[in-house]
Amino acid sequence: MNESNIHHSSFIIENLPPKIDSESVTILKQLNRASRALGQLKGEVSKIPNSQILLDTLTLQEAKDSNEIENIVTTDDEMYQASIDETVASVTAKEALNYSKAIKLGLEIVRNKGLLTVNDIKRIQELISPNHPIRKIPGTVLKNPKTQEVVYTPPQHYYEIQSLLDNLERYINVPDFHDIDALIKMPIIHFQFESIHPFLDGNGRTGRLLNILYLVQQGLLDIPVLYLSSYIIKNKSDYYRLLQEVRTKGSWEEWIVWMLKGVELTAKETIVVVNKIKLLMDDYKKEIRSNYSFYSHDLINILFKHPYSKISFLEKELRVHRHTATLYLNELAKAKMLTKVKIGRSNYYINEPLLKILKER
Ligand SMILES: Nc1ncnc2c1ncn2[C@@H]1O[C@H](COP(=O)(O)OP(=O)(O)OP(=O)(O)O)[C@@H](O)[C@H]1O
Repeated sequence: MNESNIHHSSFIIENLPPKIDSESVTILKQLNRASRALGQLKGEVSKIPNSQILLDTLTLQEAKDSNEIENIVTTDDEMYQASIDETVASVTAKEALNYSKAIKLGLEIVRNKGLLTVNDIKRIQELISPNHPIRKIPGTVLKNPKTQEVVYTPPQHYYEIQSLLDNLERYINVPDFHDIDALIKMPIIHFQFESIHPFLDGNGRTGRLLNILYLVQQGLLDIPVLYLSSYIIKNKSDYYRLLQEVRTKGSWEEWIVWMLKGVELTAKETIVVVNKIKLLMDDYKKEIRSNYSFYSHDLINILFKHPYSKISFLEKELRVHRHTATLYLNELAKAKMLTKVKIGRSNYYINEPLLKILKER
């Protein structure tokens, strides 16, 4: 072990709040931009009737990107197909689905309780990486993914991990504990969570999920539809470098500004996606309403909730007979609004333009 390893390993992680100037001019400038973009995203999402339908499509994208950071790679087609039919899911698509289920569980918790406790985080992580509970046995180290050099040794003892998590829980849930803007707290929470690295596995993914859930908990978003992980994956080496440099160089400001920049950029990108989906929905609505007597809001929702639809969705949600559901979908396929494909024994009806928007971003 060389000298720098000894230095990094001996780093002792402190309780929050950090003793730093978290409201420097540079931070506040970037905060302003991030807040504005996020506020606009929240507004755009709220304009979509039944914006809840965006939850599946958009959270699956976040799931895909967050997993990709850990080299769990899946394709959009595979993932959306698996989202409506788990039996056809590959291992990696299943991981994306698990992550998406974790987002939904987190959303339910935050909406119902308004809190994110350590127990909640455990439940969320259990969905992301089952059977990898809080570390009880010492030995975990973080390595540079390229060189495999040990860069950081997180706290090793269970009681230490618990105590740091308790402190983090307070930091997340008690506003007065550190009276600064929640958007500045988000990167602080993420750094702290990753530095505690409490679980045997899934720390990266759970930590990134906490970011967006925290934004919902703080009322900055109504649904967790920010592709923050896409920014992280595009700038993965900065992400790893900055997490480390907070520790080795005290570069809090750079880390916070970098994450706020991520919020700004991904909020803007997500606005574009949301608006494209909205326009497409309007087109489909007009087209179907003027040409087919079976038009309904519920039908539009089904076609936009998942890019892949199945006959059984219509049967269930529109309460129509299988024959009728098949007729509707075949009519829309004939008009080229949906593409009918047979995979295995099932027929799927793909909303290709929607899939294209989701793939393109
Ligand atoms: N130097 C560092 N300091 C703190 N956290 C770091 C550092 N380097 C990486 N991380 C965090 O650790 C995550 C990877 O951790 P690890 O390789 O142990 O994966 P994991 O615990 O199995 O979880 P997951 O598979 O979800 O990443 C990264 O995504 C990042 O969030």
